[in-house]
Amino acid sequence: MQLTATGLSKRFAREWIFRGLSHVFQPGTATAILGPNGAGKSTLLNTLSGQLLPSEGILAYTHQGSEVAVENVPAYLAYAAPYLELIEELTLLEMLQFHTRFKPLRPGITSEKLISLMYLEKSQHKLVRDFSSGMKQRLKLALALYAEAPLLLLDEPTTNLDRTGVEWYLEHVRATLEGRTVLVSSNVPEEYAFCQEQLQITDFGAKAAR
Ligand SMILES: Nc1ncnc2c1ncn2[C@@H]1O[C@H](COP(=O)(O)OP(=O)(O)OP(=O)(O)O)[C@@H](O)[C@H]1O
Repeated sequence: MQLTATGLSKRFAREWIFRGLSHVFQPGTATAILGPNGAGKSTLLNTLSGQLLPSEGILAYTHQGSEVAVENVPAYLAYAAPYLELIEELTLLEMLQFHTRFKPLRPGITSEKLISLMYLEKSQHKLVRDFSSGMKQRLKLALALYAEAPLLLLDEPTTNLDRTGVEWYLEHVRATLEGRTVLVSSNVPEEYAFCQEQLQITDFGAKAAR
């Protein structure tokens, strides 16, 4: 999916978070969205994915040559972020079976296969509520990485991951990048090292939190 931002700007009340951002996000390209805490990286991701309305500017989406209306973007989108909730009342297997009904996995990946890719076979009947924070993060990432979705947004992807988890993320993000438009919001160089492009949000008027 191609995203074309023209003069994109966002403000909350009287505070401009970013202003005049023009950029083309190309299919097959991973872009790191960089900037200090509070600069507006998550706000930009949520704006680019159509979940927040821009205050100014235009966003256009095309997929395989056809325009996509902003209200249809969720069908093309996979998103992992610390602030997105999992369904904690279900076991891992139940959660995957439910989630994949509306967000299918890529061909050849079943719920059982995903569990083995996450190395969580022993926890398949455990309630997600009882997962450690690192296990929950691995689950969020796996659901996004292995979703059949051409637009992949990763907000601070290695949050809560230990060394093994970071290596796992790096292996699986590289395995699932091809052909996708990928945006990674980050402060950690290792988690966006594979990105071909970088976008500093402070170049568009953003400021760090004080
Ligand atoms: N819904 C909202 N209403 C008002 N202000 C908001 C809202 N969401 C975010 N902000 C403000 O926008 C600014 C940017 O926040 P954002 O979460 O996008 O930054 P960030 O770069 O992702 O930060 P971090 O690296 O700490 O995750 C902050 O000042 C934040 O308080």
